[in-house]
Amino acid sequence: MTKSAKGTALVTGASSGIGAIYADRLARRGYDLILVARNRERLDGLAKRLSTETGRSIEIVAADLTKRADVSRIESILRSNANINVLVNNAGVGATAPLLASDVDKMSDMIALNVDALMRLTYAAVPGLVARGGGAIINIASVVGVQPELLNGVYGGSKAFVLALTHSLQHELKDKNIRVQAVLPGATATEFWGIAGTPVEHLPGEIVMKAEDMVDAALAGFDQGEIFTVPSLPEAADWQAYEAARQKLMPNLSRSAPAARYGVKAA
Ligand SMILES: NC(=O)C1=CN([C@@H]2O[C@H](COP(=O)(O)OP(=O)(O)OC[C@H]3O[C@@H](n4cnc5c(N)ncnc54)[C@H](OP(=O)(O)O)[C@@H]3O)[C@@H](O)[C@H]2O)C=CC1
Ligand SMILES: N[C@@H](C=O)C(=O)O
Repeated sequence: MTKSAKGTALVTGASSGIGAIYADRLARRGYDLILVARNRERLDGLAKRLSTETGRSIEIVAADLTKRADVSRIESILRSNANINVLVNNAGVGATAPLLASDVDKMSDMIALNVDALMRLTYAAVPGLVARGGGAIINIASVVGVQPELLNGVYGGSKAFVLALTHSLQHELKDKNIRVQAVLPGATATEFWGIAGTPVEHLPGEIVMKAEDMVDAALAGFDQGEIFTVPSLPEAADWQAYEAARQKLMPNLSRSAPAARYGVKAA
């Protein structure tokens, strides 16, 4: 099998849901794939199907991204495989319970996966992308990154981290031909919900998107050059207004004196 001229995409959390659909769509766009998740059997089934249907080279790597040794193995692949030009940071878990009903150790595991692993894989991938003159990082965030009141607060915080990191990556890498995108799905019909503690069937149907539609919209947003893609948001202008409000704060976020409205006489 010849190497793809498009390059290789490494997709985390590819054994089900959103990650499996990214794998499908990227293979059909001509990318070779490295698929990462814990469930080897599922990865193997997907890899066999996609390589038969698309002719692409598909490698699988079973790894638990809450375990530092497993994360290190994926970091090594990202550092050493010069064909990799796309990283899809998708693996993640959530929770729907509030603080008073949550197990704090589970919160730490969530941060290990949603925050620490995503950060380490990004840090492993970016130097090679820069050295090779370009590539893309796609981070699967969530609408809870801007609406943490919706589900468990640590889950919201983990996705706010992804949004902040994406802002910073975009700022740091914009002159290096590296595309950075954060995707903010709303409720999407995957196994996520059962694992998070609320079966998806318990949600009102009108707020739940099919995972295929979510990924296709996210990839359309990528093709349109978006940095932040909210697949369900009808008006792009609404996100632009949100971003403009953030930018408007910037000149006053760090000053030598407290604002007059606090009535503090500067020492
Ligand atoms: N579904 C939704 O409503 C929304 C989902 N998202 C985000 O989308 C992303 C994908 O979730 P989704 O597809 O919905 O859910 P799924 O549960 O279907 O997929 C999660 C994926 O992450 C993998 N994963 C989970 N834990 C680990 C781990 N410890 N190590 C490695 N891989 C792991 C799972 O594979 P395995 O079990 O084989 O390890 C699976 O492939 C997540 O980041 C989620 O936060 C964002 C907004 C909405
Ligand atoms: N379902 C999403 C929010 O609606 C999420 O899981 O982040």
